[in-house]
Amino acid sequence: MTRARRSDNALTRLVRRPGAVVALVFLALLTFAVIFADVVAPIDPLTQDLARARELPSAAHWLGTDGFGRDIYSRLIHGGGSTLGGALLAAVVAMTIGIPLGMLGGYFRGWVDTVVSRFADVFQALPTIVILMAVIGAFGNNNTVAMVALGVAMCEGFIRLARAMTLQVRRELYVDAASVAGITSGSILVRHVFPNIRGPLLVQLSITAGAALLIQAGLGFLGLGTPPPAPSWGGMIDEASDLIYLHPWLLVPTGAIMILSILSFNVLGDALASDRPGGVLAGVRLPWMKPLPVAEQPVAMSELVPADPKAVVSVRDLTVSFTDRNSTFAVVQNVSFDVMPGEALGIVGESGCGKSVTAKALLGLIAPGGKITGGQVTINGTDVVGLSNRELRKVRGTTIALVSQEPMVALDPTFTIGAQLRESIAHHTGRKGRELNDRALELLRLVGMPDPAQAAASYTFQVSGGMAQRAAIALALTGEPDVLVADEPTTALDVTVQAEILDLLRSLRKDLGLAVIIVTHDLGVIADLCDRAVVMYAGQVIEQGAVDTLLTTPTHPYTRALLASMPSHAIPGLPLDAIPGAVPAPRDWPEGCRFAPRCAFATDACRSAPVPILAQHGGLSRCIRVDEVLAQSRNRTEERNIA
Ligand SMILES: Nc1ncnc2c1ncn2[C@@H]1O[C@H](COP(=O)(O)OP(=O)(O)OP(=O)(O)O)[C@@H](O)[C@H]1O
Repeated sequence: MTRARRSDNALTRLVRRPGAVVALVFLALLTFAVIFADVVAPIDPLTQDLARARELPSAAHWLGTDGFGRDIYSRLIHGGGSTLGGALLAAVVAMTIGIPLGMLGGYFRGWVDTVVSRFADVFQALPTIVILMAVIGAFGNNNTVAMVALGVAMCEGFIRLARAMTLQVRRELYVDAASVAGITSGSILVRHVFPNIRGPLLVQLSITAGAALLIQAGLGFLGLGTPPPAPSWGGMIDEASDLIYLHPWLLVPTGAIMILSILSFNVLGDALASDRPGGVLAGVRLPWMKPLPVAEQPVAMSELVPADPKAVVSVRDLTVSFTDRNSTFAVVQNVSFDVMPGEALGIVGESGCGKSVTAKALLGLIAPGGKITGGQVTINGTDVVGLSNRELRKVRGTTIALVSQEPMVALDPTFTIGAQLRESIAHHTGRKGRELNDRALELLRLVGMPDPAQAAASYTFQVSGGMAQRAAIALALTGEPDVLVADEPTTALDVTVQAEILDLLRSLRKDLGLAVIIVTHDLGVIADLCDRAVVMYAGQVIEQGAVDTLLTTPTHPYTRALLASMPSHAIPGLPLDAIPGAVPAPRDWPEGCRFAPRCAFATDACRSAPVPILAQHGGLSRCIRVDEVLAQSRNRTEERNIA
C-alpha cells in the first residue's frame, strides 16, 4: 500500500468528523490570513484617525475601529502573527523538549527516569508566570524569548505524558522482541514506541498550543507582550477592557477569534487522537519509518490435523496479523492444533516465534493493532473468532483462563489476594457471602498455599514470587475453566520454585481434569509437563507431535538445535551447541524455509520456495531433509554414548 493511499485514508477519517473539518478550515484560513496579512488586511494597522474612533462595523472598517480610530480587522490579522506564532513556538518548544525526555525516562527508567522526573517536578512547582516575569525582566519585552521560555515552562506536561505512555508500551511483547533481536534502543524508541504514543501527544500539543495562546494574550493584557503600538490580541483585549462599559463591541472581535482559535486547537487534537489506536494519523507513515512488505500467503495446514469432536480447543489455520504504519503483516500463519480435555500441550520456540500471540489469540487478547485475519478457534464448541468483547468475556475465565509470566500483571497490589479471589468468584459463579470466602480458601488450598487464611489476608507485595504465581493460578481457576493457558508461567521464578509451579500445574490437570496449554521457550518444561508439543518458528508451526517422540527423535533441524542447546544435553568436553543468528522479524521472513539462514542442513531447494508442513515419521514436520536430520541425530547419540 502506498503512502499516498494511507494519507488518503487519514484524510477520509478526518472528513468523517465535521467538527474537526470546521476547526481545520478555520485554523488554515487564519494562518493564511496571518501570513498574507498585507494582502488580506491592506489597511495599515497603525494608522490612527481619532475622528473615527470607536466606530461600529461598516463597509470601510469591517469590524469597526478602536479607541485611536485604527482598523480592528487589520489589527487582528496583523497581530495574529505574534500571538498565533508565539503560541505555536511555545507549544513546539515544549514538545521538542518534553517528548524525548519523557520517552527516555519511561524507556530506560532507573536514574534516567529519576533525573527526568525531578526536572519535570521543578517546572511543575514553579508558577509559569514567575518564570515569564523573570525572563521578561532579564531580556525585556521580547516576544520570541518569552515564548521560548513559556515552551520550556510547559514541557512538563509532555514529559509526564510521554513517560507514562512509554512505560506502558515498553511492556509490550513486540518491544521485548525487538530488543531481543538486537535492535538499538534509539531505533526501538523511534520505530516501535513513538508511533504507538503519538495520538495522545498530539492532543497534548493542541491543548498546549491553546493554553500558550491564552498565556500569550495574558502577557499582552498585562503590557508584557508585544510592545504597543504594534498590534497583538492580548494588547487589543487590554485596550478594549478599558472601555468595556461604554463600548463593549471593542472586546467582541478579539475575544471571539481567541475563543475560536483555542476551541479549534482542542477539537482538532481530539480528532487526531481518537477514532482508532494512533488516531486519525494511524497508518500514516512518517519519513523515518521504513515501509514493510506484506507477508507471504500462508500454506494450509488444517488438513493434516483431522477434526476431533472431543477437542476442548481446536485451532485451524489460525493467522494473526498486525497493521503497522504502512502495511498489514502476519505474525502467526496457518497454525493448527487440537487440545483434548485434561491434555497438556506445549507451544515452544525462541522469542518472537509467535507463541504468545497464538496463545493470546485463543482468549481474544491480541494487542491493539492486531487481529485474527484467518482461520478458526473453537473453545468447547464455540467459535470465538469474531465474537464481540462482551461475548468473549463470557468465555474468558469460565471456559478458558490465562496465567501470565508475571503474576503481578494479574493481581492488583491495592487489594488483598482474598478480596480479588472473592470478587472474581462472585463475578463468575454468582456465589455470595460466606460461600465466597470458603471457595477462596478452598482455591488457595488447592494451589498449595501453606496457610490459605494468611494468604487471603495478604497483599501481593507481601508474598514471594512463587506464592504470587500460585495466587494468580487460583484467580484463573475462579471461573472453573476447562482450559488453562499458561504463558511462560515459570520464567520469572527461580529454579526450585519453577519446579513447584510445574508440579502444581501437573496436579491441577490430574485433580480437575484441566487441559493446559503451556507457552515456553524451555524444552525442559515441555518434557516435564506436556503430552504433545507444537514447535513454532517465525510465525509457523515447524514441528508437532507427541513429546516422547519429538524430544528423542526430532525431525526438524530447529527442534534438534533447540534440544542441542539445552544445558542438560551438553556433552562433556564438547562446547554447548548454540543456534547461530536470530529469529527474523515478521517483515524479514525469508522466501523459502524460514529457518534456512540458520540451518546447517539447508540446501538451495530449502531456500527457493516455502516449505509445506507434512506428516512424516509419526508427527508433522516442515522440513524436506528429515532423513538427513534423523541420520545425523543418530550419529550424535552415538557420540554422546561414547563420551
Ligand atoms: N502488538 C504488536 N505489534 C506488532 N507486532 C507484534 C505485536 N505483538 C507481537 N508482535 C510480533 O509478533 C511476533 C510474535 O510475537 P510473540 O510475542 O507471539 O512471540 P513469542 O514467541 O511469544 O516470544 P516471547 O517468548 O518473547 O513472548 C514477533 O515478531 C513480535 O514482534
